[in-house]
Amino acid sequence: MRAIDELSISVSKGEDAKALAERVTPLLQSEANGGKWQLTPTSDGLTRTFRFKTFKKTWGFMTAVAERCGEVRHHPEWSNVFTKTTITWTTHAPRGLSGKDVDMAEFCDETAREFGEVEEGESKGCGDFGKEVGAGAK
Ligand SMILES: C[C@H](O)[C@H](O)[C@H]1CNC2=NC(N)=NC(=O)C2=N1
Repeated sequence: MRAIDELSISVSKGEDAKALAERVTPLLQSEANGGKWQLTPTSDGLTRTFRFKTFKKTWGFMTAVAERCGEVRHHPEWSNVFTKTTITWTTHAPRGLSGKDVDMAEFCDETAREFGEVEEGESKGCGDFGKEVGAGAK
């Protein structure tokens, strides 16, 4: 792994660090960039949360991402609860951020748009779900 000074990214061995930094910058969450990804605390991955209005849209998005993963042989670290999906892209061998991670982050952004991504609060959260089936139910 090599750290790039300007962005402090830990880059997977064999990658062009400067070219990667240029691709990562617009994806990052900052006033200047408007991206939605954040570097992981260890600076070797990109992470962000996606929300959809329904679970059906959520699993449609996850299925589309999973299909692409099979094609490009690159796999996410991800978790899902109902309509919220959090994805981290990092390369395990050689450890660090790689072009494949950036490809997949871009693919996720595009695919989320196609599946009607919504902002936090517009999707059915577990809180809503709990109210419907839990607190109010007899
Ligand atoms: C042989 C196979 O292509 C490799 O093991 C791939 C599979 N998917 C992978 N996914 C991720 N995220 N990192 C890897 O290093 C990786 N390696």
